[in-house]
Amino acid sequence: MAFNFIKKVFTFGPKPEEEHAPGAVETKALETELEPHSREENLPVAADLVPAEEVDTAGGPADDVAEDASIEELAEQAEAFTPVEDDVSEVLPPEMHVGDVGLVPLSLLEDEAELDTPAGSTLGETVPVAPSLQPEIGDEAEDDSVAELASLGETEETSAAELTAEADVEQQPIADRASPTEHEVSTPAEDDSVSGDISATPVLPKGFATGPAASESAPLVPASRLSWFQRLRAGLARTSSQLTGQIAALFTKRKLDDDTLQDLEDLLIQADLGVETAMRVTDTLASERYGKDVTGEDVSRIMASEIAKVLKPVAKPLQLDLTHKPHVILVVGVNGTGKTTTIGKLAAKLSGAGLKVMVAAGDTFRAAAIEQLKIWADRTKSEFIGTKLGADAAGLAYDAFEQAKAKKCDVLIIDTAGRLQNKAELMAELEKIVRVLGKLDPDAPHTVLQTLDATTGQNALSQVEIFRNVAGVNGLIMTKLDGTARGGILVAISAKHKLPVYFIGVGEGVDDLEPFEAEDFAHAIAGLGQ
Ligand SMILES: Nc1nc2c(ncn2[C@@H]2O[C@H](COP(=O)(O)OP(=O)(O)OP(=O)(O)O)[C@@H](O)[C@H]2O)c(=O)[nH]1
Repeated sequence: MAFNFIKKVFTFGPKPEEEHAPGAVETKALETELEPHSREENLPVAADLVPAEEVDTAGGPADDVAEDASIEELAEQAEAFTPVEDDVSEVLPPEMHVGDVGLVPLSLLEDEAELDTPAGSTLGETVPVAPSLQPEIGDEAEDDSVAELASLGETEETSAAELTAEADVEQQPIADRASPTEHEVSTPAEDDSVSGDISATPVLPKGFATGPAASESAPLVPASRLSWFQRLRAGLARTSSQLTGQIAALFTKRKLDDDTLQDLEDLLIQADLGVETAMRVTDTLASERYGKDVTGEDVSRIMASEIAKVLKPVAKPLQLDLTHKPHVILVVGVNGTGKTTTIGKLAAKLSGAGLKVMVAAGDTFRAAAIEQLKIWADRTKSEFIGTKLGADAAGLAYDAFEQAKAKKCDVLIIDTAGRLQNKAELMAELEKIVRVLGKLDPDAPHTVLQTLDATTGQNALSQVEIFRNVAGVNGLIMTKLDGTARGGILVAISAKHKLPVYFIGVGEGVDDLEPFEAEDFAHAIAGLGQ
């Protein structure tokens, strides 16, 4: 069925060593690592969940949407998606058709769809462990200076409940750590046609192998590809129109001289593209057109070409090493950057392609995040593991890994609490999650994905720096590229950090996550056609 799609966006096989997390795993005894894993309270039922306050990721298109959306809103959002249906085209995002992936002829894909149809699959039974939860709320809130937060371009509103929960967890004796049976675990109905045991080799659809070879040659279907490109262009319209408008104004009736080159460089830097890329553009322009008349379109073409050169090395598929079983993906990032939503979108792609996926609600600081992930798990037919609000996230990660192993999941995706990079304790907890996973498999987490919110502009640069050091981030997903004027930041991040960019998010729906394509992005940002 949709394994063709997965081959486009994920690759299989061992990951190159240089992308592994640098030195994040230590060798302390596990027992001393795991914090108490439970609080006195039990897991909440949906109605009891009281969303904690969230950080405002100022200026983003999602600002209009309450981050702690009600359960009904979340259900509606997820309801719009049905991941595995009788037709392979319904597995793929609507704007993509089976031929889009450029792997095999359509006829083969239709055969795959027939083979892999999981007719009649239903949601799995939930084994709730948790009647209700009312977290203790302490009186003391942590004081962060406004200046400190402003310097990060973020507004922090950490709730007293979060801080108290964090303190409570640190106090708990190890004996109190929740056992796996105290977690909420839900399992989708068995459906071997979707996620059979692929312990030896992945169950690939007809016509596919795990090698890299077959994926490059088959023709694309222009109509569907255009459809995605048009969406990308629409998403980046604010960024590109601002940029091209200013460039056009700069080059009206002017020959290319030192002054215009300097003005152009300034303009490109202000557009978040970064100094390095700005200089590449002006150098190339100068070498080709110095002293001559130059139009805005000339500049746009050179700009697109130089941006593509910067982006091509980082536009990589997410490499899954399914021999790990599970391949563990830890998702990290600042509050509201789209971690939970992105996990839902990834789970949809993976389970839709026939892999067995478990998602773990490691964001134990926000009740709505747990419920949000549970909804995504149900809709994407993924296994789910969650724990109590305020419980130790490292303990949950450990148990999730063991359960994913026991259930022979191919991929385990672990959500984490949004944390600001200046929150020492929260960052330490993230380090601990990485350490604890490393006890079970020295290579785990195999992928550490950081989500970045495009609307935060330059602040995203420092976010990568810090999370890379703390959690060994080895891949990026940029979200909220729809409607932002700051899409250029992805170019600056790529030039500076050179980390793989696997996907980009251009909306809140399940279809709004696409593999990152350097040429497309470069053309869209420069306001050019494909
Ligand atoms: N416009 C737009 N909104 C997005 C995108 N990705 C996520 N969002 C929205 O951004 C908001 C925050 O997303 P979450 O997935 O809850 O972010 P998070 O990082 O898990 O947040 P915390 O749990 O607070 O750390 C939600 O309203 C999402 O629907 C995107 O690509 N485009």
